[in-house]
Amino acid sequence: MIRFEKVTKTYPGHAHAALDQVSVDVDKGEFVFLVGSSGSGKSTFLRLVLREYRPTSGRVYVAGKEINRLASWKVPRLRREIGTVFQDFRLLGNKSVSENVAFALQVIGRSRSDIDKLVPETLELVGLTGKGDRLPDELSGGEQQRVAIARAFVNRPKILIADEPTGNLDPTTSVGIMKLLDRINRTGTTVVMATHDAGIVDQMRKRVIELEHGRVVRDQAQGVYGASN
Ligand SMILES: Nc1ncnc2c1ncn2[C@@H]1O[C@H](COP(=O)(O)OP(=O)(O)OP(=O)(O)O)[C@@H](O)[C@H]1O
Repeated sequence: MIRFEKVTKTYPGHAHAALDQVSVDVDKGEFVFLVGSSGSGKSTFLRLVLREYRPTSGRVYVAGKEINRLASWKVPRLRREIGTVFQDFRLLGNKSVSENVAFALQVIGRSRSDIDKLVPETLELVGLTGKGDRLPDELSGGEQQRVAIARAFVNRPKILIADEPTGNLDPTTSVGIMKLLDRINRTGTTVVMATHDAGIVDQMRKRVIELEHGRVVRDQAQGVYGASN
């Protein structure tokens, strides 16, 4: 589903590569944690999957296509296959919960009847039934992240990318969010999550890819956050 072949990304004006000869294969339906200290290259990895950047060298394949060569007009179609969730939720503050989720479908031209069906279905999936009319700032942080996940998943993307999704949440709330991501993963969606949350990684026992100075230093099935073994 995601394949990196000797991918190097050097930002302009930087001497060191943010990613250095990274080769990784993520299969359909996998759940992968991307770990590593600040600046190790996790966000750069995720942004290359989204084609926010092109690699300096090497190849990135997403859903069978080499995306470096993708024409710019095809990038929005690629991004429809990928849901994204961030630490800071990124909800539209003047829109209700339902409108935030519906908006993701409106911008890609889905019909009113699809929207009327999918939005309540997805709000139920994330445990927000009955909260559709609230505004984001009337919700807790955990609930806001559930809205963000609903918005990311409402179009049933092949891949869900999560960059520190529990970074602003307390441990108990984080566990709830991880259960939700796990449930989404079980529907067949590939999940790649960058995190510093050792407790979560140790608890979930999923594949762990560790980056250090832009290099993969560990790729472990059912891994833990810290030391390799
Ligand atoms: N847009 C950018 N322009 C220039 N340099 C960047 C840019 N984004 C990241 N970098 C640099 O690339 C390196 C990797 O950064 P990246 O954000 O990928 O790391 P990270 O592992 O996601 O860090 P964190 O855990 O703090 O989010 C760092 O040295 C960073 O300063």
